[in-house]
Amino acid sequence: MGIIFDKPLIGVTMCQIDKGGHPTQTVHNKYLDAVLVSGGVPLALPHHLMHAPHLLENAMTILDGVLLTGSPSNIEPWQYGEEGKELHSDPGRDRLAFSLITHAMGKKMPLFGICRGMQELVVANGGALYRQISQHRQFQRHHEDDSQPLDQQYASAHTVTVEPDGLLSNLLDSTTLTVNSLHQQGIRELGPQLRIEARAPDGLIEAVSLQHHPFALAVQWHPEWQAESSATSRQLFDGFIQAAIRYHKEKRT
Ligand SMILES: N[C@@H](CCC(=O)NCCCC(=O)O)C(=O)O
Repeated sequence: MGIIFDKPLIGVTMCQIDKGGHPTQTVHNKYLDAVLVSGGVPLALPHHLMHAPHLLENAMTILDGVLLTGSPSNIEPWQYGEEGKELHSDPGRDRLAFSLITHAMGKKMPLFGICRGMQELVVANGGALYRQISQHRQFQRHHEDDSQPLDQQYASAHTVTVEPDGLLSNLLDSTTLTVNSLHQQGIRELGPQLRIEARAPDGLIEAVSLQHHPFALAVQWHPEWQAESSATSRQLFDGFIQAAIRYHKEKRT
């Protein structure tokens, strides 16, 4: 198992939403498309994998990589030591993501986090978040205008500067990128095992990686948006899928 038709199998996190009263788990096609375009096979992971310990463990044995998707929901603040209620929570997603991260770290399985996915990697490693960036005057605006059409919401919003000698700088040709920006929250504290990979002009951390891991990268922007037509986004997904292929080969030897 693992490689289906010579392609690595990538677990993709789902989100829980309410659809006309029905609890429903979803994943945007753009995440599945980006995995496929770079040569992986996506497998959507429901929160039900947390219903019994062996379910997730069994899934991890067949996977070659994990993609932590973005989501409008926020990580519950108690997870990083803060008090107060979270109106846009998805506790099942929190539990699934944190458990996937723990397993992927233990197995050194490739991991790629996007937006909420980056925040999950940070919180899982003992870091903490700004719960509302706009309340901190040192930061520029980092969220979209949701009254606008999607192509404007996901349009380029600001630059990021890539740190030298990191995982991200190895994957990309350029040290300055223009990225989209659709998040209300951001990294306040990093967590001991993480490395800063890129920052916005206002200093906000925009990408991180896990030290002593072959490929655990996470970005605050959305490279999955029209990944096929963006050379930079393709480089990120190609790097992730190539790492998953290497992981699969090492798993078999
Ligand atoms: N809720 C968090 C994370 C933001 C995020 O992941 N947005 C994704 C939007 C939907 C998508 O494109 O997948 C925050 O606001 O910081």
